[in-house]
Parts: sequence; structure tokens; C-alpha cells
Amino acid sequence: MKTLIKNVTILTMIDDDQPFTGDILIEGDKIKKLGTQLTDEADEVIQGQGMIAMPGLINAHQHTPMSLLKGFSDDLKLMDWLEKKMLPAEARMTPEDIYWGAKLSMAEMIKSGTTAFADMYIHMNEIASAVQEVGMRASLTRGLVFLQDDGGKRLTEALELVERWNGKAEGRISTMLGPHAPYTCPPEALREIVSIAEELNLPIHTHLAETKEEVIKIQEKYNQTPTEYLYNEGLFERLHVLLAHSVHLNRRDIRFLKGMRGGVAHNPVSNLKLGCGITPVFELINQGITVGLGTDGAGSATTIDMFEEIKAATWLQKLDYGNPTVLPAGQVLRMATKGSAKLLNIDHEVGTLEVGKRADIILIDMNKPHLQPIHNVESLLAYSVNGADVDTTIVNGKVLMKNRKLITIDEDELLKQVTFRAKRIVEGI
Ligand SMILES: CSC[C@H]1O[C@@H](n2cnc3c(O)ncnc32)[C@H](O)[C@@H]1O
Ligand SMILES: [Zn+2]
Repeated sequence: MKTLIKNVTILTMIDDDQPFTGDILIEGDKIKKLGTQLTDEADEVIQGQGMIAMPGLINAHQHTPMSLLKGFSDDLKLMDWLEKKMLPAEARMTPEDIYWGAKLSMAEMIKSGTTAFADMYIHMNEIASAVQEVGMRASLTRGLVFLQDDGGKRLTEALELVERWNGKAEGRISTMLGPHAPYTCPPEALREIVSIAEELNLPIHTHLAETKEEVIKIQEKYNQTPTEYLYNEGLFERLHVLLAHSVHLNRRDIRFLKGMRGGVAHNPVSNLKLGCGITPVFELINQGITVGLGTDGAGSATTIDMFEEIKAATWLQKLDYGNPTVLPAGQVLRMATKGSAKLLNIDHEVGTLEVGKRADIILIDMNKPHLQPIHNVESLLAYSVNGADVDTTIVNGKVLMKNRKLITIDEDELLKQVTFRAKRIVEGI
């Protein structure tokens, strides 16, 4: 199958590449040519006039089924929100609920220009099946919590997920191991996970230093900061680690992260809404640590539109440093594409528009009052574009949305399913 996108403004996101008008030829799942006035025959031609083509956005931290819990419990502190509301609701979710909740997130992500995501949750088989059907790219992790028991059953599930799904769905699915957070994983559990991850060459996806309360708790329990705790348990020695949040890091913590494989998934909207604080993104980048962008689950962030994260990320750093030159448009856009791709360990495949890479591309319709005139493409993308401006979403060479119509998801059926399921789950909580 060959698809030709004609006369489109192309932003490759490679280093300092400037936008240019041209054509993109997709053959199978890959970008075959990028140039001007390509004359190749194609099975499908997309007229890109008035549109910007850029790499699909990559959501580096999600809990997709939590879309079913969006708006159910807002304006609470993280631990009250998690323990009194989310955990009881999650205990009532059936595998079918998880499947439909994940699909709901995927519909919203495709409609707002996200092509890949990192997910940590329960009932991961159902999420993997939804990813396979829908056509997105995903890094899937069974979240591991060791509070009341040794978590043996969950670890077995985590390994079954790896065994069954790693590299599946035409290579769109990869897997990680997911110790949930320093406060839910004791040292012996972390050590076991590190040893398995090293043996199987698996990356790790975890939460780190999201709140001040977490720092106090870990300090009291282990006499270390959460970052130091993970460092001392060997997480940053050899493994590729995706650290969600990482809000409360001191100078010493940042030194522990220096040179790590992987990096930090910044979730500014969730951090703002839960009043957690501001991740020291500028400092992390200055120390050479990769920073990507994510939304966290819709249960906390409410929105999973990555364009909102892009705005929040740059504005928060500018405000924090009292300096508008910090985290400029081009840099924050690269965080949401190349940066997140590196965190998912798929930067050799996606994150930039390059010949030979997988064709994960979004087209943004600029023929709108709030997107004209176009003085600077990167500024418009970072500061003006919303998810609803995305016209076409392509993953692995396959069109998943065209003219804002989802191709692989039946929206009517989806809305019917999620309405009654969401209501049943939260009843009485
Ligand atoms: C065991 S699966 C993952 C687990 O994480 C919970 N979760 C969602 N958002 C957050 C967050 O911001 N901090 C900590 N934990 C979070 C989710 O409810 C699942 O139980
Ligand atoms: Zn999270």
C-alpha cells in the first residue's frame, strides 16, 4: 500500500530543521520519500494544502482505562484521590471495562494527534487487544503494587504480558516492567524486578517523587529521598527507565539521574491539577537528562490532549524561572515527539519524519481563524493549536483518522459502551 501526501508543510523535528512545503510518500509502514513534487503513483493521495505534517505526538505516561473515571473525583489530594476513589473504582472494573476504557482513551488520543503511548495499568491483555485492533503504537506495563502481599500474582501477570505481547501487532506493541512507585514497592520487590528486567533486557516504567508527602514518607521509612532509594536499589545502573512525574528532585537527586538510560516523563497538567508542584524540566535538560511529555490518566489530568500538555509545560517553566526564553516552542515540541520516543525506547523507529522511519504522522488543518496568519510554524503548534485541529492521524502507515473521522473505532458503539460502564463502576463510591 502506497500513500502520497501532497503539498503539505513538513516539520520533520530533526535537529533544527526548518519547515518546508513538499510531499511525503509512505510505502507499507514506513516513510519512503520526503521531497518536493514527488510524482510517484500511490493507492491513496491525501491533499495536504493548508496543513502541517509533523511526527505524531507520543504520550509518555498514561493509564488509558482511567478515561472511564474522568471527572468522577476531582479537587482532591493525590493520596485521598488514589486510595479513597481510584483504587475502589478499579477494584470494580471488569476486563471488558478495561478494554472499553482503553478504547475511549485511544479515540481521544487519535483525535488529538497522539500516535503512541506508554501505559501502566491492570488487565493489560485487554489493553493490548484494543491496541492491536485500533492500530496505535504502545508500550504496555502491568503496574506492580506490593502493599498487602508480595505481589507474586501480579508479577506473573506482568511476565505473561511480556511473553504474549512484546513485539506483537506488526511491531507496534512493546512492553516494560512497572514497579508502581517508591511508596508501593519495598526494597526486596524492587530488587527482584531489577534482576528480572536485567535478565530479560526489559525497560522499567515507574512513578517517582510526585508529591512532597511521598518524599517525607520515603525519607521516614528509608532515610533517603525517593530518587536515592531507586538509585540504591540499582534502577539507574544498566536499565532503561521511564520515570513519570519526578516533580520533587533536589540537586543531588538530579546528579543520581545524570547519565541514566531513559529519562523523565513530565505530566504538567496532572501536576497542576493535583497541586503537586513543578518538575525542574529546564535543569534536567541542562544536565543532559531526556525529558518527554505525558498526560497521566484522564482520572487525574481529565484531558489527554497532548497539545494542552505542550502549552502547560512551556508556560510552567517560563513562570518558574521568571524567564520567557526558557523552553521555547521548538524545544517543547521536540519533548512531545523525539523526547517521548526516547523514553518509550522507540526513537530509532518514530519521533521524527525521516526516510526509513515508521510512518506515524499527523496532519493539522491550519485553515482556521485561530491559526492564521502563519509567521512561525513552531510557535503556532506550541501555543495555538488544539487537539481538535488535527485532521488526519496515521500510524505505521495506516490512516486511523481522516477528516476527523475515526476509521478503526466505531464511535457510536464506543460511546454507548462507556456510558453505562462508567456509571456502574462509580455507583456508591
Ligand atoms: C497498578 S496500575 C497503576 C496504578 O496507578 C494509579 N495511578 C494513576 N495515576 C497516578 C498518579 O498520578 N500517581 C500514582 N498512581 C497513579 C492508578 O490508579 C493505578 O492504580
Ligand atoms: Zn501515573
